[in-house]
Amino acid sequence: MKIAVIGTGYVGLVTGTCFAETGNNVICVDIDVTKVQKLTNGEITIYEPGLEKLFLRNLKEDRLNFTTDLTEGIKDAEIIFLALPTPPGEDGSADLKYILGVSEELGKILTDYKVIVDKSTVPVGTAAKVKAAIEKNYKGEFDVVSNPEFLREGVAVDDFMKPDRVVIGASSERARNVMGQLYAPFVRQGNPVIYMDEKSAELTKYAANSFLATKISFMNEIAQLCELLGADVDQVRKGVGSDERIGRRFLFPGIGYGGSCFPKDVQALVKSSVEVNYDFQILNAVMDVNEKQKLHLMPKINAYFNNDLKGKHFALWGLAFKPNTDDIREAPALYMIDELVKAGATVSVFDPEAMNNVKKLLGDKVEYAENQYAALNNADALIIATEWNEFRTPDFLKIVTSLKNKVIFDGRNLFETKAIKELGFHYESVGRATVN
Ligand SMILES: NC(=O)c1ccc[n+]([C@@H]2O[C@H](COP(=O)([O-])OP(=O)(O)OC[C@H]3O[C@@H](n4cnc5c(N)ncnc54)[C@H](O)[C@@H]3O)[C@@H](O)[C@H]2O)c1
Ligand SMILES: O=c1ccn([C@@H]2O[C@H](COP(=O)(O)OP(=O)(O)O[C@H]3O[C@H](CO)[C@@H](O)[C@H](O)[C@H]3O)[C@@H](O)[C@H]2O)c(=O)[nH]1
Repeated sequence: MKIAVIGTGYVGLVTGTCFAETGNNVICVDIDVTKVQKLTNGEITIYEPGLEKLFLRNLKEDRLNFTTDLTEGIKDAEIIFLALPTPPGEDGSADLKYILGVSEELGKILTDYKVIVDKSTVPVGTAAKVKAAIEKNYKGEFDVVSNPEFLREGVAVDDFMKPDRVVIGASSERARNVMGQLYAPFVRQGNPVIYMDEKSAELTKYAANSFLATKISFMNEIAQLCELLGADVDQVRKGVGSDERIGRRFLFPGIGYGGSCFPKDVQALVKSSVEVNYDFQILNAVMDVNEKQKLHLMPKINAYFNNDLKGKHFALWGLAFKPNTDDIREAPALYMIDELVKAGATVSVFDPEAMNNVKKLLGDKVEYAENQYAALNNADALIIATEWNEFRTPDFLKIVTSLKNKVIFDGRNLFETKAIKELGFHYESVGRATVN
């Protein structure tokens, strides 16, 4: 099939590449000229394991193309995906200016039937707004479908190619058939396509992200209780997660959820609720807990250094909001850096993939280490903010010889407390006893 994908950010690039990989002809459109140039020249613009190989193969086979010209991009397409940003507006609701702006543009250039698909995460009622925006200028036939995306950064290709489910919100039979045909290769892999109406599909996306965020905040509160009551959250997590009704996944406590989705989507669902006079109490608590959790290590660090961080120097491992991505949007590490610097400390940071993005954002606010061990030189303590695999089994001898004090504050519970105790560290983590 011929497909246009408007917006070539994270979701657009993965969507375009994966549909090309299943034999479709894809044109991706973006207003960012530099991005389009790079992609056209075979230079991938995001770090996502496994994506580059598929991207290069489909580019070479001419199934994947890029343009800045919307008219050219959609000309032959049967399906147009909108993979545009929906950032939080000033009041926390999803800002639809990109989606509705492009929809209006589409209305001016459509000439025949097409299926327009909302891939972006959008509030309930957006499909109808997109339809209205197109109809301002176009009186012909078209359908608008809600097809939310559930991929996770870091495992995006697998999530897209082998989705747990594909949600298609479409009341038109014609559009359902087109979408069904497009997703047929994914169904063959045994995953269901779930058809529903547009509003329900839009809400499914927010409900899924909000539920996962709730699981995380819930476990972070259990971790707080563990610290106060002397229990061990790792053991509690295993005990709780082995109940199939609860499940093992998304029960890891830490220094809060971040990224470009959970924070903004939970906030947007709360805002949508307020608009219909509903007080979504649980989600307000989920957000409050997460705000506090991002700085969970700070009181521990302050207490260890007698509330005087002035002149102290810290090594910080992990800047991306989670491993296997260079994405630093809403990364808990950034909030910690802010607090440390405000308190008069200096910070030497290292991340396997996110260094460039942090340099662009923070400039000389922090020092940038060549590798994880270089960050440790003369540091008063090591802080861990992201659970990259290379941090899980470090050379502890190097840590001991480089750090001024044998002190680790671990926001992701990477190490067994027993092993760390034998090495003689002062070690504080989340929801587990302090090792002295
Ligand atoms: N990142 C994720 O993991 C993820 C997963 C599922 C859903 N989502 C949702 O998908 C949507 C897109 O997210 P993203 O992370 O890919 O965003 P992004 O910011 O990475 O990319 C958006 C792209 O759209 C382009 N753009 C902006 N205005 C444009 C216009 N008028 N015409 C053409 N291109 C334009 C930008 O240049 C950018 O390349 C959001 O609603 C997000 O919530 C994101
Ligand atoms: O047990 C856990 C699991 C995750 N996290 C944190 O939660 C955040 C989000 O993680 P994850 O969900 O893996 O990453 P995203 O790439 O943001 O993916 C989420 O957001 C996407 C955008 O909407 C959805 O498509 C995905 O289904 C949804 O998982 C990160 O900060 C993680 O550190 C925890 O603290 N504990």
